[in-house]
Amino acid sequence: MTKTFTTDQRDALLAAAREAAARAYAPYSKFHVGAALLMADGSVVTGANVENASYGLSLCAETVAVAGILSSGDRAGDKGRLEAVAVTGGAPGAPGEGDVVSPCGRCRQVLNEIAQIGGSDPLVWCDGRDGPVEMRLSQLLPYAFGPANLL
Ligand SMILES: O=c1ccn([C@H]2C[C@H](O)[C@@H](CO)O2)c(=O)[nH]1
Repeated sequence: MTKTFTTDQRDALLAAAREAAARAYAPYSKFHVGAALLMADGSVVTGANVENASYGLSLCAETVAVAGILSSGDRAGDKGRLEAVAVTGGAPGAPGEGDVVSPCGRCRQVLNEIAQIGGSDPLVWCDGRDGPVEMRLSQLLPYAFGPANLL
């Protein structure tokens, strides 16, 4: 079943992502990312990027959000499926400010984990100055390797 959403629902999820981005800990890149995940039960879980002085240990916003859901004990099967994702980000004043931000490769794989265990192919809205770009996770990560291969 493919769920559809109203523009208001999409914009509310993007607003939640923007609120999360304001809480980013990104003193090194100054690139503040927020992610908001909408579950089938209507709950929204957000995450922001959390950088580290080692740089390479930095955590992306989408990964923080997925870890929040799964580590809270709400496995996707209990809480409901992952229905939609909103991602926003940028560095204020940087040349690329307002460019579309889509999940990095690692985050696509992390999102695929929670999507597959709940049996969904979530919509992903990527914020940008000309309005959000909408894709399915399966378009961002075709032929995904995931729990379906192992469980
Ligand atoms: O999908 C992405 C891509 C990047 N970042 C973060 C990592 C780093 O803190 C900053 C610059 O790469 O943006 C995310 O949170 N999500």
